[in-house]
Amino acid sequence: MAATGKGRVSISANSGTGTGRNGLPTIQTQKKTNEVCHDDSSAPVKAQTINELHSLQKKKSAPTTPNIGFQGPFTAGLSEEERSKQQLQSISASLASLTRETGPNVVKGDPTKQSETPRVAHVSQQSHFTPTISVSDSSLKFTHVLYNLSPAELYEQAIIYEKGSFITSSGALATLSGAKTGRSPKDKRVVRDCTTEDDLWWGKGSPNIEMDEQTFMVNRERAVDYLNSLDKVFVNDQFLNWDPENRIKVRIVSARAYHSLFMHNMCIRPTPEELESFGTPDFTIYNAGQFPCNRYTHYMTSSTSIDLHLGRREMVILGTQYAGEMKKGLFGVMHYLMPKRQILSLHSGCNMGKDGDVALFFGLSGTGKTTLSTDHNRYLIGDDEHCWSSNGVSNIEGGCYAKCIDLSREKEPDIWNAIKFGTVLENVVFDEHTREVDFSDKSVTENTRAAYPIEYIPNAKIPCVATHPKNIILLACDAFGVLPPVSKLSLPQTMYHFISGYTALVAGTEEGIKEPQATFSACFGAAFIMLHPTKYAAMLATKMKEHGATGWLVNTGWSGGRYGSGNRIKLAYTRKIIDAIHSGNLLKGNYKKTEVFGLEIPTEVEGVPSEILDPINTWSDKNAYKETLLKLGGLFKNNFEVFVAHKIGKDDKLTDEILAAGPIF
Ligand SMILES: Nc1ncnc2c1ncn2[C@@H]1O[C@H](COP(=O)(O)OP(=O)(O)O)[C@@H](O)[C@H]1O
Ligand SMILES: C=C(OP(=O)(O)O)C(=O)O
Ligand SMILES: [Ca+2]
Ligand SMILES: [Mn+2]
Repeated sequence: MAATGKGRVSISANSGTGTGRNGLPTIQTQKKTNEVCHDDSSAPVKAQTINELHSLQKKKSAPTTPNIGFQGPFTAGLSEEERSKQQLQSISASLASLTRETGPNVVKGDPTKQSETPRVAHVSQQSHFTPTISVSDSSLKFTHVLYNLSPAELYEQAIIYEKGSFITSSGALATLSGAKTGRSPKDKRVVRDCTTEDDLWWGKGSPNIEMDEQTFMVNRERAVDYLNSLDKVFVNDQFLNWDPENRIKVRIVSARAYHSLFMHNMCIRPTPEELESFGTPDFTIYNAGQFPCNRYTHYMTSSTSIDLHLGRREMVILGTQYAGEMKKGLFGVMHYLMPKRQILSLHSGCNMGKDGDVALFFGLSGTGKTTLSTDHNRYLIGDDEHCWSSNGVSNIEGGCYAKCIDLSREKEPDIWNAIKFGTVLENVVFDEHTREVDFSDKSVTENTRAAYPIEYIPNAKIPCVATHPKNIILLACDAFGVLPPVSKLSLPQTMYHFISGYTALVAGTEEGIKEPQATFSACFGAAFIMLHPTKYAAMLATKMKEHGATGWLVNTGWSGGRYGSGNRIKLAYTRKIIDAIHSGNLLKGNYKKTEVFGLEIPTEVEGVPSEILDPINTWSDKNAYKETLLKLGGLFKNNFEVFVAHKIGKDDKLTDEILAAGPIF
């Protein structure tokens, strides 16, 4: 080795310096010149101290456009200082105790970083009553507000303060949602008062379990007191609905960075300018999920309570940290607010072809809304929640929430690639050293999830709006294996299956479970609807007629026998079927009618073996097939009993047509 530069160590076998006693070349440490030894760095940093050096690292972020000329209701002519004060006052008002006189002292920023003098704000209530004890300890403390933090800031908060938060090898934030790894529909309560009494669907089959206003206020106070007792809370101010005319402003107050990042991804993210003029939210969630509800409280049947007060436009969450509760809670609110504006809210995915043809994908959890709306050849509008107004379809959300169990790069590349920095990965298992996620591991739960901003899907269409749909695809995962892979539906059949909302999943993954569990969930989302199902169905019928949309029933479940003997239809085949629906080719094909359900099934679909199109061909035991078909038909009939008396629209004729569109035997 030769000398490579000034003052470097050189090993030389035949230089003039000779050989050592053992025959190895001597190491020459002698400098060639007499210069002082420097390291390789260029200009030194402009800092005298380490603290100064650290202060150079972060530069102040500023809104992208100056405030001048922006006509927001709360910002016109305000200095940054005043605007920030108003924001804090608005948050203090949100967190105000309703049994004491003021909102909490709120201060912006991380409580551990107290370098600046804090800007403090609190609000006084306009109350006539004077409490005997005007000051409690809680009114002396500060609550720090971490307001609309960025994903990077939320990562740091989660990793430092929330046990179970890790960065995975692809850059996602892995978190645990605690004891609850799914929604708790039995713990949902809705305030029944004079407004909701007549509007909402109550009683048998309804997801709305009532509570009174007093009890809501008890739980609200419990949540607010819990949140105010903390050193810091996270506040997200965001939007729902990409239709600008029907956009809703939501505020989410929560105690975990996980919750704040989840909602950052799932709701629509405001631009800095939109945030400046945000003003008062239309709806507020108080997520105190780490804290239980009090079971001595009236109407409480467990330690979990998710409470909705439509009049107050508020939701309180106690006793569950599952983040999907917030997402689907807001969806319920939209199912109330939108129909009031003649807009249909839909539990569906939506995508659009290159030529502008739009498809909706309805279905219960696990039937394929997210998987099939995320299609590399089409623009993604959204995977789960939409509105259909006279302008067309708009996504309610700003993100997607994909199931991760058994996720594979080959079958679902777009979802796989979306699991990167910024994405929340719930309840997954990963290698402790490499942090590589094992998507097949169900140790924590089978309901592992990824929540990512919709832009993480390369062909997402931003803004997430589209024209009126051409195809309405109803997805059912039929674990009985008797529904055809695809059928074309008449309008009454579409209504019948929409109101039924059928799917059948396998009860569990344990050995020995042979019997699939049929689920009927009206409008493919009974847990989220607020009005009677016939209200949504009537709106859907009107819109489909008006825009000439075609209904389809697609079985993404079993073929060749029920669960246990048959197999789930290959995703590749389902994709081919969906392609043929989108292209319009399937509409032109030849059809035949099935027994019992009276479904029109195509005789051919490009890329799909023709023999699987009629399920009877795939069952070796034809008697077992007929028996299972009749069994499922019976379950449909039983379920529909409760809707028989309900009229859809103004005339009963449609009801008779819809009834006739069900199974006949
Ligand atoms: N033929 C199929 N069609 C659709 N999904 C399938 C099929 N076979 C297996 N799957 C799997 O089923 C799951 C569907 O879930 P998902 O798309 O998240 O449903 P949803 O969004 O309706 O809750 C995915 O994990 C997907 O990989
Ligand atoms: C988030 C949910 O939606 P899905 O399972 O339909 O994706 C849910 O039902 O909790
Ligand atoms: Ca869903
Ligand atoms: Mn989904």
